[in-house]
Amino acid sequence: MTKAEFDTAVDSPAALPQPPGALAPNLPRQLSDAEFALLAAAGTRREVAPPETIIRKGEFGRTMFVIESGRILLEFGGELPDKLIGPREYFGELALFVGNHARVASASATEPCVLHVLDHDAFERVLRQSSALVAQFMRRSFAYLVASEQQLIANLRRRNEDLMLTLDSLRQTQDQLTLAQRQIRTDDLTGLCNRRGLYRHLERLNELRDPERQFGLLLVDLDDFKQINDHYGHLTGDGVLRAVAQELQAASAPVDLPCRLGGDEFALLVQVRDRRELAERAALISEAARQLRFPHAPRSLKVTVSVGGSLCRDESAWSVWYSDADCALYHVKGSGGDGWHVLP
Ligand SMILES: Nc1nc2c(ncn2[C@@H]2O[C@H](COP(=O)(O)OP(=O)(O)OP(=O)(O)O)[C@@H](O)[C@H]2O)c(=O)[nH]1
Repeated sequence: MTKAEFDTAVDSPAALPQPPGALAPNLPRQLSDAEFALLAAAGTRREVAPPETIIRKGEFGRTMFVIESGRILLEFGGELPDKLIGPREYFGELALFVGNHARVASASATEPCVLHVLDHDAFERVLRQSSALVAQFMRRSFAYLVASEQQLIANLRRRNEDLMLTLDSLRQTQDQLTLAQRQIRTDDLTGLCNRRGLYRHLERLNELRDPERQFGLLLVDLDDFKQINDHYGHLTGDGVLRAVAQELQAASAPVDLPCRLGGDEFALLVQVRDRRELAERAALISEAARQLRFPHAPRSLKVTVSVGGSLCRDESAWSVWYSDADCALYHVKGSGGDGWHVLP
């Protein structure tokens, strides 16, 4: 057979048996009578008893096997399914087609088998002897291998898509979780951190600490807020709480934590250089509240707050910090509110 004849036999689509789905399982792997007779006669007969392993995956070989009788188990490993093949089928053909080739599967006998082993020389002989028949056999084998590859690629692509979908839904779950976590630490009305968020923040204080500064706590409580609610209505009261929250936010540095402890009570945990800086912050908040104006409420609405503060000693617990600042706040309330006091 000339090279041109061989190429035509291998490449011509007309010469190919047209498999229904063009996928590997539909392609005939069994040899025709003529192919079997030719290949079996050219090979060396070998009897194999179970559970003998005939070839091992990964080892290099140059022989192909044609099964006359018995069954052979092909194990591809990974996630590829094993395959049981029987009479008139063959395996190891790639070693003949591409020369010294690492086996892609292990093959072992599951029952007594008779095989015909073809090495490179034997194959060259049959190729010369019956080139058209061998070309037909090779063409079918190549088509089968290509279809197997295509199926493998399709499976991998599908698995990849499944993985991407799983990843996507994991990412969404993660986002939802982060959002839910943020929501349970946030006060709905003002958007500030709530008491739960403050406690979470306290657990991480050491990571957040600026070594040049110390912690200070300011407690901010609206004056006569009940009366504001009673005179101007709850909605206006809500607006007042939101406005005070904004002022606290504006008075905070990025490392500080403004929060609403509940009702009309707020806290601002700050990092300051000294008591003077903490006092300045308290005065700023007090003045900002006094300056608040509400265009949609009667002009008579005036908002004032009482601010009590204290520097926080590292060795003390939160309860001590809170009680010190509360003591200062009590002092302001006792003096009629609308002012600030920071413990010396
Ligand atoms: N509008 C509104 N009012 C609230 C909210 N939470 C609590 N309150 C009201 O806030 C008021 C707080 O009243 P008090 O604790 O007596 O405080 P106060 O009237 O400011 O009195 P002093 O602190 O002594 O000046 C109560 O009337 C609560 O009903 C809220 O989310 N929105």
